[in-house]
Amino acid sequence: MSLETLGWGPAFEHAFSTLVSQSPLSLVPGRVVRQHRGLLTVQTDTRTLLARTAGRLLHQAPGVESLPTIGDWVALQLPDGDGEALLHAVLPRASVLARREAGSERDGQLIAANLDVVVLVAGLDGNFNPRRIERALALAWTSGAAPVVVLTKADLRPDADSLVAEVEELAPGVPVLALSSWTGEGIEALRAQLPAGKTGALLGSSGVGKSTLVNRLLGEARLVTQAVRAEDDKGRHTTTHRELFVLPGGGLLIDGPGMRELGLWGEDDGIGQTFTDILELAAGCRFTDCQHQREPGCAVRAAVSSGALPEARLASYERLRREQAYQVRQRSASAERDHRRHERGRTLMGWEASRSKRRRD
Ligand SMILES: Nc1nc2c(ncn2[C@@H]2O[C@H](COP(=O)(O)OP(=O)(O)OP(=O)(O)O)[C@@H](O)[C@H]2O)c(=O)[nH]1
Ligand SMILES: [Zn+2]
Repeated sequence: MSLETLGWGPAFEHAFSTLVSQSPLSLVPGRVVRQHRGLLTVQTDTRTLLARTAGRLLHQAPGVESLPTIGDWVALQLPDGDGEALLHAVLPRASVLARREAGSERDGQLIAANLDVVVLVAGLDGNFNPRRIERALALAWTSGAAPVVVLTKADLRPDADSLVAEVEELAPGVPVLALSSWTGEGIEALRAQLPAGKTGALLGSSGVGKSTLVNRLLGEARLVTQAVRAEDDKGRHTTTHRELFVLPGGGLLIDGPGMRELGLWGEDDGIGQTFTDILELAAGCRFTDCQHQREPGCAVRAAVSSGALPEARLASYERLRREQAYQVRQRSASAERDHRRHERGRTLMGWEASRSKRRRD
């Protein structure tokens, strides 16, 4: 499989050749195409192989965000025979999708790297939750990739079109598609969002139909993956690993376990990109620092009063902004603590060094 088929391009080529020119090792490029717990599978232009992260990379990584994840382009040292490859470096990412780790205030969890598209998947069978879609959109925009919203199981809802219109209101400028993996309706429209060499990742709760959708997009290939999955998941239907698929048509798509919690993580203004309507309104407020509470001449409040802006959407915007501000404060406080600990360590080591020097004298 050529690297271009996997989404390789000039920016990665450049980063890789710089790396190789500075390394005494003999390295080859590859993409992480499967992640199961700590195990990574990497695809190079000629081989698919298991890879272990080099100790140096593990120890020098300032945080989890520097470690390899699915979709990453990496530099590998190939094994002599069949064994594992050694993963020495992660090439700079074009984008990275991450969330706050469930149950943590400051730690992040990487979901996938080097995405062009984040496919937000919601099922039309369950309770339709606009606030959840707004949150997922903010997370997706923060990644640097462009979101697409997919509403699955359209065969269950004769009114799917009106729900599409409702989501379009929430997601200005974002493509919204209703589809059914059972009837095939809308499948080609989604495939068109993933042209050859472009990478997408599915993001949605467990049971919304992500794996069924991948199988439908794979078409003929699906029997093979089902056989693999059955063995892999030991009969369970829940996806436990992440995997990158090459679709007929050449698009690349990452499927992974469903996620209930989508805590914001990162500092980019994904919220601003999600609520462009509110930012546009805010430009008309009398005060540039208007908090849209009780200030006179507040254009945002005026839009709520006139019914042009749903109150719940404004509340959702404010909640997400507070959450992000809080999380950014938590992260910088903990970075500060790490820094102080590091400085203390240095002083101690310096003291030890001067003492042993004295002793030697
Ligand atoms: N009616 C209908 N049911 C669907 C459709 N797509 C998937 N389903 C059903 O929804 C259920 C969940 O589908 P999965 O594909 O396993 O869901 P998932 O999102 O991959 O779930 P996790 O692997 O747990 O994250 C299964 O029973 C599917 O048969 C659809 O288009 N229409
Ligand atoms: Zn205002």
